[in-house]
Amino acid sequence: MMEALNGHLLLLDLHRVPSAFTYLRGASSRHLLLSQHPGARRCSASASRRGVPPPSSAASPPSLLRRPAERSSLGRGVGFFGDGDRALSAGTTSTSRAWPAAADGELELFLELLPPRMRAELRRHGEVRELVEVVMDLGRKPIARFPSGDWVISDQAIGVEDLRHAISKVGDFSEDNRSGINNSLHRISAIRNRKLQVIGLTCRVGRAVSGSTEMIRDLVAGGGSILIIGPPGVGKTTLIREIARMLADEHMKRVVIVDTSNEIGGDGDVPHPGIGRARRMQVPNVNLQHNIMIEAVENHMPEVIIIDEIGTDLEAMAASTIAQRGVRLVGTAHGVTIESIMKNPSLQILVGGIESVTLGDDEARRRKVQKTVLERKGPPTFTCAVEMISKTECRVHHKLEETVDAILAGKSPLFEVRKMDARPADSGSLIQIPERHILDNSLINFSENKDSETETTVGDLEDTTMQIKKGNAIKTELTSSKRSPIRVYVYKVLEADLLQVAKVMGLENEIDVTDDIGNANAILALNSEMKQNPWIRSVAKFHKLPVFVIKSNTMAQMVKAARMILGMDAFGPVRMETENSQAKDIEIEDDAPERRPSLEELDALEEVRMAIEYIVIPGGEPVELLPRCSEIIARQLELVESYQLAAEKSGTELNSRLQILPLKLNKKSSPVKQGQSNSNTQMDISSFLGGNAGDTVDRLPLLPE
Ligand SMILES: Nc1ncnc2c1ncn2[C@@H]1O[C@H](COP(=O)(O)OP(=O)(O)OP(=O)(O)O)[C@@H](O)[C@H]1O
Repeated sequence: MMEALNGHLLLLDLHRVPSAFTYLRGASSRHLLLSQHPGARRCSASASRRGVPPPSSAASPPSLLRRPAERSSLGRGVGFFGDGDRALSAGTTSTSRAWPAAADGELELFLELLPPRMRAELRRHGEVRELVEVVMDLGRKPIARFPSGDWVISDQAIGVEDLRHAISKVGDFSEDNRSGINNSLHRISAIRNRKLQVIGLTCRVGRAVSGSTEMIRDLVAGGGSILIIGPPGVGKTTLIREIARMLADEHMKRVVIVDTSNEIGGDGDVPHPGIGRARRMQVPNVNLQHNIMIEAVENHMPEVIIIDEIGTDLEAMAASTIAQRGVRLVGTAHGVTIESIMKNPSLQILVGGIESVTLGDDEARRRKVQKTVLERKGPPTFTCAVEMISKTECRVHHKLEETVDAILAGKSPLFEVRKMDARPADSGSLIQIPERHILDNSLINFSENKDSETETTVGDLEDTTMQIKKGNAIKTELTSSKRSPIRVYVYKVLEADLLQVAKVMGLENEIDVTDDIGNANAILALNSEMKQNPWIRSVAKFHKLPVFVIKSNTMAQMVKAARMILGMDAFGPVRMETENSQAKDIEIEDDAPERRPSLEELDALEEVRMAIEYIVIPGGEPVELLPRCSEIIARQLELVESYQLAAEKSGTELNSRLQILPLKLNKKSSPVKQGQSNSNTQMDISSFLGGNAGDTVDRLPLLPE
């Protein structure tokens, strides 16, 4: 083994055949088997719990009478893949396999969960091999779900004993109330009462389906990152499992699966053969999925990371970090279309994030759009996306970024509809239909926060209203007031820009713009123009108006000016000043030194906020953050301390990170921001970034210079 190892990366997984990857620059990776360890088979037998036969057991239970045809109508084989295939040349195509005995073995494991009377009924059902789920709710009739519909298994209601029997056959339930059966892909999910006792079970039959990737074989081979979107039960996990196997076995990639509920690789420490040579990392606590994703990249040198059910902000952010590190990603997310991902504030980052942008008058005219539009913030985490409509039909978006841009611009994105023809005569044939997405007219609303909601018509978007919570809202402590708005005469400052700023700040009822200087309460002017045209000062003097002078047309200056005009900052309310009849120039100072946070810094701070507000405070658990450079860690630490929490730095110099501890900080002078003295208060990153809006300029709509 030592000789064979020279120049290779050694992979040693419990009860799996040891293997090695070359990692020579420029050479395509090659997988070598180092020994034919007989343990794989042995361990399946020894690892099986409660006397259940291992999946490789050749004995198929006599009770499953009907066998499907050698090849399913969809050109798929269902069930178990042996580890025995040791010819490791790249590019071997997966062949649909005959219905393997192990598939029956695994179905039998599933049926063992059920009380004998239900088992017997189910075995008599003609479609038992297509069984999807069994639902057992206390005091109700048990139901079997088949692709053809639901079926009442027995008229006898489920009793406590029935649930106990089922629970005794499965492993421990994890925090997400899911469990599995050793050596199988089945997923058992519990419903509990208020005393946390299990009163219902949803038992899903998991199966490895070879050929389920036929519809997207080219994407898998293509090398891009793939996002699979679909509603629950459409077959995302089954598909992603087969993608993992294909990439590992046929494309010879180093694949690591981050298996949050052990659904992809099955329950037990030895992964199910359905994932082929892909490696699997288990996740001890669902809240830690994002950490394991990063750990996978750092410790196991993967070429591809597979993640099922990206659902939280932290997971989406970890996925984006992984993509930035050049590792290919294949992930799934619940949803129906890409729009549903765009509408989900937690998952938006997967498609690049969305921000509102204010265009200059000329640009708005040129584009024939209104001034405030929504745009993609950055590159999407994934190259392409697959919307699963059913197990045999999907929509492929080859260029996710183009799709997102088209949707945001109210245009029809281009995608391809692919269908597996289920007719036996054409078994497995794929139909590709390029199509354009037809969108209906509707509105997009984007809201800053509850108090200051703005609504912008973007144009032809799908038949729905889209709520986009912008990442970096400016919060103001101004309470809404019934008084009439302050009228501002703008001089060489774009009127629409001031109104946009007021809108974003939730002050649209407080500030208005007027063309009539005689009717104005204040003047807002650009410094350079004031110097060239001193007459404006004379007019101001004549009308006894204060002149607010900004140095540049930036968002930061505009926000400051708006706050000063309204008396929210140093200068008193304009109305009072005008009553004092004193004309004066009020210079709007720059924030010195102006520091524009990078996107990475904003992400890093957002990560801190979410970790604290979602895990550390409610759960009392420590959270290890993603590795960052020392400057950003210092900013993260400040933010942690402003919540009056303690944190610890760990890792090497190249790889240092912060761990937030659920411990109160003992520092007397912790920099708690105004209005955030209570750790339960939601932190606004924009206010943390100096408490002034100037620092938020990167995230807020940029005004034309
Ligand atoms: N191509 C297929 N052929 C036959 N059965 C399939 C296929 N794909 C999935 N199934 C079956 O459909 C059921 C649901 O599949 P799966 O768990 O993969 O869905 P999912 O989209 O991941 O669901 P969820 O989002 O709830 O986790 C399972 O019983 C699975 O075995």
